[in-house]
Amino acid sequence: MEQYVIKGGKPLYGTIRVQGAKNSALPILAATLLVEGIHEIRDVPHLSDIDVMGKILKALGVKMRWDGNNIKMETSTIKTFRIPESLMRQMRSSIFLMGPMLSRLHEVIITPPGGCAIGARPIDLHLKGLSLLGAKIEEGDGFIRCTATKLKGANIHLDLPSVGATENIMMAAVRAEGRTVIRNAAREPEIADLERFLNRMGADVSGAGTNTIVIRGVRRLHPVSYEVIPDRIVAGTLAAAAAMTGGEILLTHVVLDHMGSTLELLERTGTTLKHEGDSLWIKGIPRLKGVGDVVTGPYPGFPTDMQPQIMALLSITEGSSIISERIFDGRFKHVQELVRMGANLQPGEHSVEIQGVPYLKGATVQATDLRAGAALVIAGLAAQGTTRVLGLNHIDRGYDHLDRTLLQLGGQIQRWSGKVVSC
Ligand SMILES: CC(=O)N[C@H]1[C@@H](OP(=O)(O)OP(=O)(O)OC[C@H]2O[C@@H](n3ccc(=O)[nH]c3=O)[C@H](O)[C@@H]2O)O[C@H](CO)[C@@H](O)[C@@H]1O
Ligand SMILES: C=C(OP(=O)(O)O)C(=O)O
Repeated sequence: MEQYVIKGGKPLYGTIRVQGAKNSALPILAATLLVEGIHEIRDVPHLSDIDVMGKILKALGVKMRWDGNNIKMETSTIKTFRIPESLMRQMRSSIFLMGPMLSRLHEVIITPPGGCAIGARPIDLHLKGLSLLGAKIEEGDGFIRCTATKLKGANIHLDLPSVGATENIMMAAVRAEGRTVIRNAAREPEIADLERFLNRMGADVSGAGTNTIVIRGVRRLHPVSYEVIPDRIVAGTLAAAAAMTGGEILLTHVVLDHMGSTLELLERTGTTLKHEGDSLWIKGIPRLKGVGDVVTGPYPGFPTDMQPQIMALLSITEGSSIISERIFDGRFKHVQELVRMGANLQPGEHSVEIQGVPYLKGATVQATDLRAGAALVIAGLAAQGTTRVLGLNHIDRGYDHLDRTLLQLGGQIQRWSGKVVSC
C-alpha cells in the first residue's frame, strides 16, 4: 500500500517557491470552456484533481497539452454536453463545468459530484443560482440535466457564502443577457482570481473580494494566457510544518494579504514571521504556545482548509486551545489519527479541545481527506520516531509532490509504493 514514511524530529530549513493554487486553477480551467480558441493557463500544479479536470475536458472534446507547469488547451470542438459519471464522482470540482457548459452549449448533464469525506456538501445553491438565471433543472435517477436557450441576468442572494456556487454563477452569468448581482457572495481570493481571468477574456465582472459581485453580460469573449495565484493553503501548511519542527524556512511566491488569519494565528503561537514583497520567512521556537479559541469561517476568517494542519501544530504547544469547525460538519476525521500519535484531543460535536503535549510519537496513520493527510504528514515531521501515512491519493489531490518539497527542506520523508513495511 502506498505510504509516506517519515522519520520525525528534524527541523525544516531552506527555501521553497509555493505552487499555484488548486482552488484557482480548477474553476479557471473549467471557465476556458466559455469560449473557443487556444488558452494557456500558467503555474498549474501537478495534482490528481487537475488530472481529473483534464480528463473531463478531454472527454468533452478539448485538446490539452502540459508544458512544465503550463497547460495549453484548444476548446473549439466540444462534442458532448454529458460529463461521464465515473469522472464526475472523482472530485467535487467537477461541478464547476456546469456554469460554463450551460453558457456555451445551453445544456449540461451531470451526476452528483464526488469529493473528500468532510461532511454533507449539497449543490442546492449552485442549482438555485443557475435556475434564477433562467436554466431549467431536471433531476432524474442519479443525474441532473440543466438547459437554457437563453440565460438572463438576475438578482441572486446566496443563503450561505458558498465559494463554488459563487464561482459557478459568475461563469454562467458572463454571457447572460443583462446584469447579474450575487449578494452574500463568498470573498475568497480564488474568486477574485476567477474575476481577473474572466475580465481578461473580455467579461465585465466587478466586486469579487466583497460580498456583492456584479456581472454585466457581454456578447463576446476571447481566449487568453493567464497565471493563477499562489496557493495560500499550501503556503500555510509549509509554514505550520516549519513552526512545529522548530525550523526556519523562506517561502517565495506568496501573497501575504491572502494569508492574514493563518499568519495571525501562527504569531499567537509564538512563531516568528517576517515578510518582504512576495516572500515570507518563518522561524519556530523550541515550544510553541496554545492559543485559546480558533474558529473556522468564510474568508477572511480562519480557513477550514488549514484547520487539520493547525490542530496538528496546536497538539504539541504548551497550554490549551479549542478549534471549532463552522464550515463543514464532518471535518474532524484526523482527530483519532492524531490521538494515535499521542495528541491529547477531546472532540465535541463541532469543536475539539486540545491540551498540548510535549511531543508526538510516530505511528501508522490513515489520511481520510486532503488536509487531514497534510496534517498527519506535518505531525510526522515533528514527531519522535517513524510515522507512516496511508491514503496518499487524498494528499495528491492538493499538494504537488509534497515529499519532494519537504525533502528539499531537509525533511526525512520517502514515498513507498511497494508492499506494506512492517513497523
Ligand atoms: C475547489 C474549491 O474551491 N474548494 C474549496 C471550496 O469548496 P466548496 O465550494 O465546495 O465550498 P462551499 O463554500 O460551497 O461550502 C461552504 C458550505 O456551504 C455548504 N453548501 C455549499 C454549496 C451548496 O450548494 N449548498 C451548501 O449548503 C457546504 O456544505 C459547506 O458547509 O470552499 C471550501 C470552503 O472554503 C474549501 O474548503 C474548499 O477547498
Ligand atoms: C476541501 C478541499 O477541496 P475540494 O473542495 O476540492 O474538496 C480542500 O482543498 O481542502
